[in-house]
Amino acid sequence: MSNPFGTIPDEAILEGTATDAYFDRTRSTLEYAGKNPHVVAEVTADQFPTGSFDVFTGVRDVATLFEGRAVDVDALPDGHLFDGGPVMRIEGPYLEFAELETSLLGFLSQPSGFATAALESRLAAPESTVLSFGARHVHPSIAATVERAALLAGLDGFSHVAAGEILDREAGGTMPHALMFCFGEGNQAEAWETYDEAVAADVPRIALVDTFWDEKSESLLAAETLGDDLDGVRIDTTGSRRGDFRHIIREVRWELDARGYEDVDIFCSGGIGPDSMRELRDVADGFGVGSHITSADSVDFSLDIVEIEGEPISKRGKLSGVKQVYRTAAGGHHVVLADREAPADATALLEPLVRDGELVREFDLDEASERCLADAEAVSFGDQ
Ligand SMILES: O=P(O)(O)OC[C@H]1C[C@H](OP(=O)(O)OP(=O)(O)O)[C@H](O)[C@@H]1O
Repeated sequence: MSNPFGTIPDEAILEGTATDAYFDRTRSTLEYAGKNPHVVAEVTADQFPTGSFDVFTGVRDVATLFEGRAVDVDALPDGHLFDGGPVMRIEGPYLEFAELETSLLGFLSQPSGFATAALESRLAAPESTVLSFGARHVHPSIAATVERAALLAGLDGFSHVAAGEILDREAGGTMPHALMFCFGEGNQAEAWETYDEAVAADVPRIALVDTFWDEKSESLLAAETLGDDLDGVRIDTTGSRRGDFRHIIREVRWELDARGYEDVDIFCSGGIGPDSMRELRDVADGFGVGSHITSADSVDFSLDIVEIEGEPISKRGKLSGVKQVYRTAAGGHHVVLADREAPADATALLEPLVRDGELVREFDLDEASERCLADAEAVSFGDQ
């Protein structure tokens, strides 16, 4: 079988068959009527600023989608934050892109949700190591999307190997409980020693220490077993056994330090999110975050025609006319008709992405991540 998992092939996305059926019917109707008006359409989540920012990403995939299409596209920079108004603008004959709406919005909505949740995690523990561990919670075909969104938001690493090959980054992680089970209760030391002997030297030695006995006992045994080779311990205590998780982490830290293992880091995972990270960041050294990122709501973008043959138009509840959005020096987000005066001391955010089907923007994940974190600070994202 050429498509054993039944995922939508890239070709279907690019040619526009990865679409909702009503767009096919729209094409049939407009072609029958000989209509193909020149339009300007905008991608928007909220018409007006709401006071709550999200991270914009997925724009690189949309640029690929539009290459070769006789349209012009402007968009916010990858990783920029937004709060109301358009994040993207498409101009050209409507039938040049009608069917692409479904994939266009999908490329933006879910990854922007992932990146926003990852940014919440990043800013909850800005000095800690934070790794994306959630690939297991999503369909394998979008694992790289999750991991890219995590890196965009400034996370320090991710776990998915194939995603790393796509992103040209090394995947990382620790060890699963399955490994401990295979050696069995009472043989934890043998499991950690074998891992230390078997795994490449550049892989951090972080022992999982919550499988059979309590976290303190296994942490001290791991430190005594691996000595200076031990980089850290991972505590992934199941919720039913967690109790006062902060106290457990402090107890483990105390007992490790009391025996001279100050250099052994403590990592926490399992249901970790911004609230628990804020509570633990002064006692733990790092976190693995999974479902907080992968269960993020998609950003509810829609594509709306706002001008047709040069005349403003909108449906009830939406705002007509071609707009520009601005970031002010004070961190404000302003939505203004594009032909009106810009706010004082403000930067226009909708920038050229595609011109007559040609990509006119370069993409660099590290630059996008710096942009994301800088804009998060500019708008005081963490304080919302
Ligand atoms: O999605 P989250 O709740 O944030 O957790 C993500 C972590 C927790 C989970 O532990 P287990 O389910 O115990 O899996 P394993 O035994 O493989 O460590 C696994 O280690 C993931 O990396």
